[in-house]
Amino acid sequence: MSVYTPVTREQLERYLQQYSVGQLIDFQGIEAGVENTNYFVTTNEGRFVLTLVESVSATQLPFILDYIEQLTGNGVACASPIHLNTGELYGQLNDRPAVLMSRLAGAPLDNPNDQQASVIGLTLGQMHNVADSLSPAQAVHIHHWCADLGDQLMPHLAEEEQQILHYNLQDTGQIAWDALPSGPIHADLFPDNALFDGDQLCGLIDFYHACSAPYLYDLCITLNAWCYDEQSATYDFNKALLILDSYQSVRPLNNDEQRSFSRMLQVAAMRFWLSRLRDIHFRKEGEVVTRKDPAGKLQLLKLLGENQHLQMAS
Ligand SMILES: Nc1ncnc2c1ncn2[C@@H]1O[C@H](COP(=O)(O)OP(=O)(O)O)[C@@H](O)[C@H]1O
Ligand SMILES: N[C@@H](CCOP(=O)(O)O)C(=O)O
Repeated sequence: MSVYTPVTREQLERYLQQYSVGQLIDFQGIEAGVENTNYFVTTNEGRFVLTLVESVSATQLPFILDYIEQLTGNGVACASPIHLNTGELYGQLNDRPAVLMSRLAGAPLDNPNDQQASVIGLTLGQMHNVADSLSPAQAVHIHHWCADLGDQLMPHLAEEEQQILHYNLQDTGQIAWDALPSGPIHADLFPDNALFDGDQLCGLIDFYHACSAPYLYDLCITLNAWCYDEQSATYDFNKALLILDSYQSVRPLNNDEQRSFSRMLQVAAMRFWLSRLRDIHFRKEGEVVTRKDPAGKLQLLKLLGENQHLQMAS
């Protein structure tokens, strides 16, 4: 569970007065999540999730929340923000930007099956098609982000890890980033951010990593997250093909994307290895904090390094 900023009943009751969501009945801290403070909130009019945003600044929220509204407006199932009575999409509680979302049915996935994987491939392709119709936003330079964080972490790493990081950062620079189609992306579409009821997708959550970046990067994050099992250290390539097929049924990859595919899988693995290392070496303290183990992503980087020949059709 992560609760960095506790909220009392009285504070929440006062905060909810800014919305038309009825009277507070119950609320409780959520036993999942890494980066933000989340509470389930029940009122006499509905069920919601309150997020005190810790991971990004308020200046990024208009982009993120507008992106979610564009997706839901175009038929992509997502938890959507509730408007304050002023019309705004977020408020402020205990010195944090605060977002009240609809609470989705279903549950996050631990071990997605093939059908659920196909659904997510299709949904991601649809999301990228919607994103392509939106006005362009300032792009995030993933390779610079990784290089900056990598520099800070280098002194904390063992020699073999330093070499792996160095090698992967070099490889990242070989990608023709500017040639890749880009737009708003989720950037953290792990199975625990997709709520399913059986094989039915109820909706996506946790858009707080959303940014403007190559669609291929989003696809590779999703492939690694859905197909690489960190416990058994195995990559389910059949499942990856299912995701790729369903994705490409609505958005085929172009030649530049196909050429960058195997390198981008490595970037996607490195990005989460680095952020998990950051969470360990540069700790953010809280009342209750969940941290994910970087070892799984390091294993994945090694596996991808050994299989650099991985191509689209493999
Ligand atoms: N809109 C929602 N509807 C239902 N459950 C949600 C919703 N938002 C978050 N949750 C629950 O809260 C958990 C943590 O949310 P998440 O956004 O992943 O947190 P964090 O941003 O800290 O990673 C999720 O695993 C899910 O169980
Ligand atoms: N998905 C990331 C961690 C980000 O946490 P989330 O709870 O916001 O998804 C990882 O696995 O490292």
